[in-house]
Amino acid sequence: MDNIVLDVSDVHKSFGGLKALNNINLQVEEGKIHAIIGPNGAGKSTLLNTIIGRLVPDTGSVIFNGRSITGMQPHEINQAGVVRVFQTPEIFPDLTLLQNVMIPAFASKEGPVKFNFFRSLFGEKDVREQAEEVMLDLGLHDQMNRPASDLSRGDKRRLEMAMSLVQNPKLLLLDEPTAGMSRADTNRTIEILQRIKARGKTKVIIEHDMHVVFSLADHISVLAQGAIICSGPPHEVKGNPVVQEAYLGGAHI
Ligand SMILES: Nc1ncnc2c1ncn2[C@@H]1O[C@H](COP(=O)(O)OP(=O)(O)OP(=O)(O)O)[C@@H](O)[C@H]1O
Repeated sequence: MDNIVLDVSDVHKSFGGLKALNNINLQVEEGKIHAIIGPNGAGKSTLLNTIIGRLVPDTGSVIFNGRSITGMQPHEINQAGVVRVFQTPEIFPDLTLLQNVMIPAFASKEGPVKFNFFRSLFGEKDVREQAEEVMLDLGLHDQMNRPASDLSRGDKRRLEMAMSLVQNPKLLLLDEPTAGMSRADTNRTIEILQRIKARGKTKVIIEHDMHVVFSLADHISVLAQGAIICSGPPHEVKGNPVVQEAYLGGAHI
């Protein structure tokens, strides 16, 4: 297939004697949402950190957009178009929402070397418009002149998503995007993710909430004890007895 954005091949990663990732093979298609699920300690964060360059695999390769990113520095992988949204929002609480979103917009445009923090705050019209457009998309537009510290927890996570999307990533990695959210906030986030999916953004999402996973994913890979035990479209994964057993000790998902 030539529309593979991310290709993880034969990846192994051990911590001392513990095999956290054991021969991982994973392919993510362009424009799709690929969910990675699995019980606590299965290796999901280790896999995500291997993709973004925080960890280097012991063996195997990670190919992004046709080019090996194995062993590259996190900022180089980020510059190549892989952006991760963290579980805990990393925002600037004293700045307004608009300023928060303009900073990564500038940084991705100019690169970290030329990036000028103060210019970004009062900066160019096109960057401002780009930031406003993303905020409109995420339903944050009405609040753009408020300080980020005023926001609810759900809105802070949406702000972080806006800060990621404004960089126009080719691949967005979301680590539990609805963790700690109310059901209403979760549903709003699902609706937003569906909307940005329609714009062709490719996403890898780690999520514990099965309502979120089955509302969004085109493809699901199930990790257990460092290995992928099942990978396929949601209807295949849902009924798989091996998944039922490994994921929830026999409880049904
Ligand atoms: N830096 C590290 N040093 C040693 N062991 C680690 C390290 N990081 C992760 N591990 C171990 O590797 C295994 C996989 O951990 P990982 O955090 O990737 O799982 P996870 O699926 O993300 O779990 P959770 O859902 O609880 O976040 C676990 O047994 C964990 O204790």
